[in-house]
Amino acid sequence: MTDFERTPLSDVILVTPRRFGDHRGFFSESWSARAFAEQGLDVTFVQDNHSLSSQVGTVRGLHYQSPPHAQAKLVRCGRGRIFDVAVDVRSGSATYGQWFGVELSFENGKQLMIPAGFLHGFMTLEPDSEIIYKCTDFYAPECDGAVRWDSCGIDWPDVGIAPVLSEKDAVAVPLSEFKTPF
Ligand SMILES: Cc1cn([C@H]2C[C@H](O)[C@@H](COP(=O)(O)OP(=O)(O)O[C@H]3O[C@H](C)C(=O)[C@H](O)[C@H]3O)O2)c(=O)[nH]c1=O
Repeated sequence: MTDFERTPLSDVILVTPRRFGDHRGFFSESWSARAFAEQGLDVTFVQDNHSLSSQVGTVRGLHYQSPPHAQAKLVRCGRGRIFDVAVDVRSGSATYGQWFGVELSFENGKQLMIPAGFLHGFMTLEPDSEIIYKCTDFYAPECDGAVRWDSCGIDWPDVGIAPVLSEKDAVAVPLSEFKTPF
């Protein structure tokens, strides 16, 4: 029913729920605790987020929440297309500072499972792209943090314009100066 594909970053998993198509369109179980448990993935989500980015080339990230409110996330694209990225910032990890990116879109129905201890961000590849994602802890602004989107060696797609950034993201610390809380 749901395909789970490991990535070069341990615990970052590409999840693709099966779509049942018919003359009306399709049906898909977009989240199933049973499917995750069958993979040995014990995860409890407590908050769903939904954001719309109107312009192509919008970059949101690279974000994290520090302990005690670190969040694992399951990200999907409900409309449009994004390039979604996770960066490993777990102390002592053999892949510290390494990133994994993948195109998530309404069309491909793929989702990215990102554990706590990773930075998360994305770039929109189409206007009016929406992401919907599940989090394992509630929003804790006092634990909210950001690392510069262009400081991790990520091969962002070239969408032909300068990125659209929030004020917070425009002044985020580079990875080289980041002191990981994980
Ligand atoms: C994240 C969050 C934000 N907010 C409020 C705080 C601000 O007034 C407003 C916009 O927040 P922000 O600019 O941080 O939104 P994004 O830039 O989309 O941030 C998110 O983008 C990257 C991709 C992520 O993975 C994180 O979930 C999150 O950091 O929503 C809330 O009320 N609850 C929340 O959980």
